[in-house]
Amino acid sequence: MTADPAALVQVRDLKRVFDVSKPWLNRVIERAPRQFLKAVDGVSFDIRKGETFALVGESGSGKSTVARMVVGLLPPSAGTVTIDGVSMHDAAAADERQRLRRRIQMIFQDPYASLNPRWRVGRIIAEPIRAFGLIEGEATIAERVGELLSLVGLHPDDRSKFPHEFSGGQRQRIAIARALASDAEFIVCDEPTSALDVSVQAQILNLMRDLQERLGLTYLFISHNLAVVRHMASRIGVMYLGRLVEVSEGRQLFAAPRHPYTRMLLDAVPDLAMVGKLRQSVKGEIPNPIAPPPGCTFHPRCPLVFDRCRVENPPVIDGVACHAVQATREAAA
Ligand SMILES: Nc1ncnc2c1ncn2[C@@H]1O[C@H](COP(=O)(O)OP(=O)(O)OP(=O)(O)O)[C@@H](O)[C@H]1O
Repeated sequence: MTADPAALVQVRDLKRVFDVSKPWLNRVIERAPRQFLKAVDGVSFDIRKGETFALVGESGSGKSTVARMVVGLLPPSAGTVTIDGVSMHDAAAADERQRLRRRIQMIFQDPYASLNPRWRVGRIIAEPIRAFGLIEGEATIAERVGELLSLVGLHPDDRSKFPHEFSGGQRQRIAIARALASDAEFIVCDEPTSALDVSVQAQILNLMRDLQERLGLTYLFISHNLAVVRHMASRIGVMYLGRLVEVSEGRQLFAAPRHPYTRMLLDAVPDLAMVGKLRQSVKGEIPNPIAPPPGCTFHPRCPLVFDRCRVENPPVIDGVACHAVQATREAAA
């Protein structure tokens, strides 16, 4: 894959294998072999500065595992993540990575789990400002906390409350304010609105878009929900069993999906304005990720399957990993 000169984030051939073997004694008694699960299997993409790149796919497709490797929370089994030229996993880049840390933040599905319940909101938001030494003096820090609360649509006086005194949507606003407190530029959002009511989801998504415009933020946005992704993303990567099967501009993906899996996902949600959960609506089951099908892992569910698909994993060509799409392209050329 060629490098995009405007890319802030470069992910190349990223892989992550989990050892999911039974405990040693059980294995010996049952003569069971060790088992490995390829959660992420050779994923490459770029994220340009100021854009929202979304990863979409059914549950278990590897989206969160990619997100955790991108921010450096999980080491990859192979491959690289580079942010603004700095490797996220190379030991030699530890000092540079430390300097980069402030600029990268993550927002999770359940803000309650990531906000310290015993701290008042003012302290939660001030903590990154203090940790990174961004502002000196308590009065100036307090002023900045008030500004951040206003920026996310809360009242500066909310600083004296505890997280449990807020609704789910308000707690996500607090998590966003905390992410912005360190002057973050790149925010990885893992299902940030999936736990919220539909009307509240829209408010939070609009807030995130508004903040992106005002502050020039770059987002990696993880969601299983196509309606949410359509609202947010400039470019979309579709994941299936640990692999990227299609990467397209957002508008193009919805107007003219190319990979048969993407088409299946879109067909499964006829009215995208209605929030649809992919898991219930897509035909067929995802195969067992410990023993995935050979060749293209989508082939048992694919309407366009032919012999080659059963033996050969299709490479990503022009944003699509599909032998049938490639054969049609070659026939037309
Ligand atoms: N720590 C782990 N140990 C073993 N297997 C794991 C671990 N973390 C993830 N997995 C497996 O890796 C695969 C990908 O999981 P991941 O959470 O990245 O998918 P996802 O697309 O984000 O799905 P979801 O929306 O359900 O979180 C799944 O089969 C999952 O069971």
